[in-house]
Amino acid sequence: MELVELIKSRRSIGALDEKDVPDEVVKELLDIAVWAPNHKKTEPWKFRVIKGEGRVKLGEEMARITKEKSTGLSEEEAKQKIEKAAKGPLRAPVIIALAVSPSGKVPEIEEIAACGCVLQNFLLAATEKGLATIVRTGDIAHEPELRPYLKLEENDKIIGLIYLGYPKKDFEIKAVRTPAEEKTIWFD
Ligand SMILES: Cc1cc2nc3c(=O)[nH]c(=O)nc-3n(C[C@H](O)[C@H](O)[C@H](O)COP(=O)(O)O)c2cc1C
Repeated sequence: MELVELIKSRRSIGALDEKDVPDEVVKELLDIAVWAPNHKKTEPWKFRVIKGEGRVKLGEEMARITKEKSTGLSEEEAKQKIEKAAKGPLRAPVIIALAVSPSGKVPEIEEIAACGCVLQNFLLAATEKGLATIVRTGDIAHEPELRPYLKLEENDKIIGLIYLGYPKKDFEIKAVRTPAEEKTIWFD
């Protein structure tokens, strides 16, 4: 697919088939994603691939954290939130948690930007292969308690959870963007 068409046709697709994505494909996508610009070549990204039973365990951990944070909610509201958290990771055959691991060598915002480039590389490469993706965070991705479970360090931060799979059905999602001109000032 031509690059401009690829960029514009990538969509966040939540309805994913249960069919597994081969490990080799995931590895290939990650190896493409890392070809991202990064200041002082710090390569500040980390990946955690969660699949199979790993998704059930991640859901259990997310439910445990959600339960802890549910004080003040009614019993019914808390129950619903906890159940939703437990089921969340089952919405895709593979989830890739992308985290930034700040090196301290450059401002953190630059390393977050580099991880944004990695993210887009991954999404585009997946789209080109006919795979569907959606990045999800919600509140849970930013809970510090999730970091040790994913073997992340204290200073690491999750950029997003990439849900990866084959699209369940043909999709045509209408999308719009504000013309860049409306957000641009030129200095001649
Ligand atoms: C860092 C990040 C976090 C996101 N978190 C969520 C999320 O928690 N839930 C969700 O439905 N979509 C999430 N999205 C996807 C956006 O909703 C989606 O990109 C946006 O609606 C534009 O649609 P498009 O990706 O099809 O162009 C996230 C995207 C990014 C980049």
